[in-house]
Amino acid sequence: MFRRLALIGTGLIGGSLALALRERGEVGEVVGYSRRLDTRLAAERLGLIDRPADSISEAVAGADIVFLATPVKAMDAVLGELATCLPDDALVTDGGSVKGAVVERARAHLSAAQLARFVPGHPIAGRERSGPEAATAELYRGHRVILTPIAENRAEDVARIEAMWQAVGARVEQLDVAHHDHVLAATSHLPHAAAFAMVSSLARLAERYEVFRYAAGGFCDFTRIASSDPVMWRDICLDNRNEILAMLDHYRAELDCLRDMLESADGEAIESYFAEAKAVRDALYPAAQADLTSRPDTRGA
Ligand SMILES: NC(=O)c1ccc[n+]([C@@H]2O[C@H](COP(=O)([O-])OP(=O)(O)OC[C@H]3O[C@@H](n4cnc5c(N)ncnc54)[C@H](O)[C@@H]3O)[C@@H](O)[C@H]2O)c1
Ligand SMILES: O=C(O)C(=O)C[C@]1(C(=O)O)C=C[C@@H](O)C=C1
Repeated sequence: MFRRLALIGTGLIGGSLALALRERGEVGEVVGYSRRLDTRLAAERLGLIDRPADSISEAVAGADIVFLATPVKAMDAVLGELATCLPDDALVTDGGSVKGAVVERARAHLSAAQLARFVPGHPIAGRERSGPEAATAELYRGHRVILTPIAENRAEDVARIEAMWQAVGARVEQLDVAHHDHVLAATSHLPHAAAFAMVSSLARLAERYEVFRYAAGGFCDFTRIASSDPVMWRDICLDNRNEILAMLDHYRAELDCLRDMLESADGEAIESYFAEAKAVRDALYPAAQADLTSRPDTRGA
């Protein structure tokens, strides 16, 4: 499918795409650049890339596809540099968790011709571990990838990026950029914020050592994602700040509502509140697919 993939960011998301494309013979060569030398060398040692590059311009030389997989704020400098060295025939896409801010950065740095070849995307797949060691060839199998094409894109370029993701087992859908950021604030960004806050709230208790000694399934399920990378999540929160603020307010109102029911010891109201939430979740994840930590995303399949 591609002659040479240039990976900018050789961690979980970039490394997993490279591994999957290599395993399926969809790419001739993968060249990887990441900010730190040890990360580039680890990516080579782990077989995610064929060779490391010492700069973005070295990585993209001769590439026909460029995948940006750094934290979203780092894409500003990356796109700035890319504008000076992108080969004329190369397509560019990314895996950033926020799309509006990334598209703004692309518009600020890329020429009109380069912008036309930038097809923004976001794989809805991941894990709480990061870095090249966390990459797996199966990360995207059965998961959704959202493309958020911009008006400048050509349909055939969008189709090529779609085919790339389909080749690694993903189901591709398209959303408008702003709508993506609105929806993902609810389904991904709010749960991460809530998990970080949940762990912090217990960690600040005087009796935290005892509390954590007895933390088991429920706490572990709820907070797995609080082990995610702080830099990545700082960037997501700042880049999608307004949407996340609105979702946090909405969530806080629900917590207040539950608190009121509890304060007034209204058992009937509490039970029906829980029953309503259970019905929604059971419909989303039928019991047979309950192990969310190990199964691919089959919602709506
Ligand atoms: N982790 C997830 O679950 C997940 C899921 C979907 C999308 N994403 C998005 O994918 C992107 C990458 O996330 P990840 O989980 O692979 O992170 P990661 O930490 O595993 O990898 C990030 C890579 O970017 C490199 N990097 C950081 N700053 C850089 C810079 N200025 N220049 C060049 N390289 C730089 C790092 O060295 C590392 O190789 C982020 O934008 C994130 O929002 C993450
Ligand atoms: O499963 C996880 O660990 C994830 O956090 C993956 C997850 C998500 O929220 O679903 C995290 C960030 C993304 O941009 C996409 C996927």
